Amino acid sequence: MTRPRTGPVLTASDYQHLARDVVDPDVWDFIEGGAESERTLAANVAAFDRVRLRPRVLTDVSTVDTAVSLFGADFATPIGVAPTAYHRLVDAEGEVATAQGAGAAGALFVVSVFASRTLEDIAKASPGGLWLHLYWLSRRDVLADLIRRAADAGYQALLLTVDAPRIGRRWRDMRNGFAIGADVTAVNIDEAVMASTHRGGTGRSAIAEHAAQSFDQTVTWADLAWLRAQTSLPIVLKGILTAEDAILAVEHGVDGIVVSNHGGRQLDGAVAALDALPEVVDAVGGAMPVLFDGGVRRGTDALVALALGARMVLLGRPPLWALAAGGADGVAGLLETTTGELAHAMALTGRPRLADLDRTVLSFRVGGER
Ligand SMILES: Cc1cc2nc3c(=O)[nH]c(=O)nc-3n(C[C@H](O)[C@H](O)[C@H](O)COP(=O)(O)O)c2cc1C
Ligand SMILES: CC(C)CC(=O)C(=O)O
Repeated sequence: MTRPRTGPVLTASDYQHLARDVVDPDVWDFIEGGAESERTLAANVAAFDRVRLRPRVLTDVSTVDTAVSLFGADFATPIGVAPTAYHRLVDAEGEVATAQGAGAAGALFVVSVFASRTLEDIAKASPGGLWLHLYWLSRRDVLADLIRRAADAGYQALLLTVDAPRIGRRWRDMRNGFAIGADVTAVNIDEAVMASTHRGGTGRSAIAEHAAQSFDQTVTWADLAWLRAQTSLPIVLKGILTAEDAILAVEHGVDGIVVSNHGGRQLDGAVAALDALPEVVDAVGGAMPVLFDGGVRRGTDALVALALGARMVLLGRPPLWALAAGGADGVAGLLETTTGELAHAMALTGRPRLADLDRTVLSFRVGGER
């Protein structure tokens, strides 16, 4: 994609190029990189390039409505912010700025358990809806405390990431000996639990080593009962890619799932997220909302995922680009731009309401389905 060095910022790609100039090279690799050969990372984006749209004409598109509600909360847009760790790596205000930007755009912001601002400060700054993301740490006392704090601070749901019992082999980070700088910390978790994230070394990623020490790799579906007993908040599982696991999620009474391969950062060679979406939506059969992330860069990409049955789509890397390039205003600008692109695509496909989006808008086969 071409981009101007100066001039109006029109696309997510423009934010990406602006960010590249201001972000430290090791942090840039951490953000942009994927696991191993980065095949799944590339496949996520390429999957959207295979799809073409079937526009309908002569429908009244004078009003296009992108509003959506989820677990009783209203959002102006079905495009939200996925959980990503350590926003202070790219902006001094970190997640506080992201929350301000997402809230200004009426978008959901899922706050990472590895946020670099406190849950309470983020909530105070946020005019919009927040969820808290969790990894299953071995220290259940730490998890229980986070869950209680999230409920007290007004977070609306918990999102448990289930595709990372250990962290993917991210060659860029390993080659860089990547570690989190001493000035950025996961302030919501005990410093003693997080200390090793600051200790890099040749051929090693400090965050991967930290996860190997602190994540509970024994967790199974049966353990979800413990989580359920801690909270009355909705529980959403992120990282589902198969019909089999979607059915287990329904059977275990979770409230929603996110079809995701973690932006290609976990299992290299995993199916492109878009290709997994139809089988998961079909398996769930409307029993709970299905969300989506991975490779969404434009409004038309969001439209495709929504047409395949996603209730909401989340962006991972683009909000970090926007945060680095323009702080809270950048995040708001990115979300408003992408939502504007979605609304435009809804008008030009003759589907002015989200409920009008179904698989008839797609002309190419995705994941074996139309
Ligand atoms: C820098 C970075 C940090 C991330 N941190 C987390 C995290 O803490 N927890 C999590 O579940 N996913 C994390 N993710 C994955 C995102 O939530 C999301 O699944 C992915 O980025 C979506 O793909 P996209 O970047 O193509 O939009 C992270 C992704 C990036 C790029
Ligand atoms: C700190 C990391 C474990 C966060 C993450 O999930 C990621 O980088 O993909």
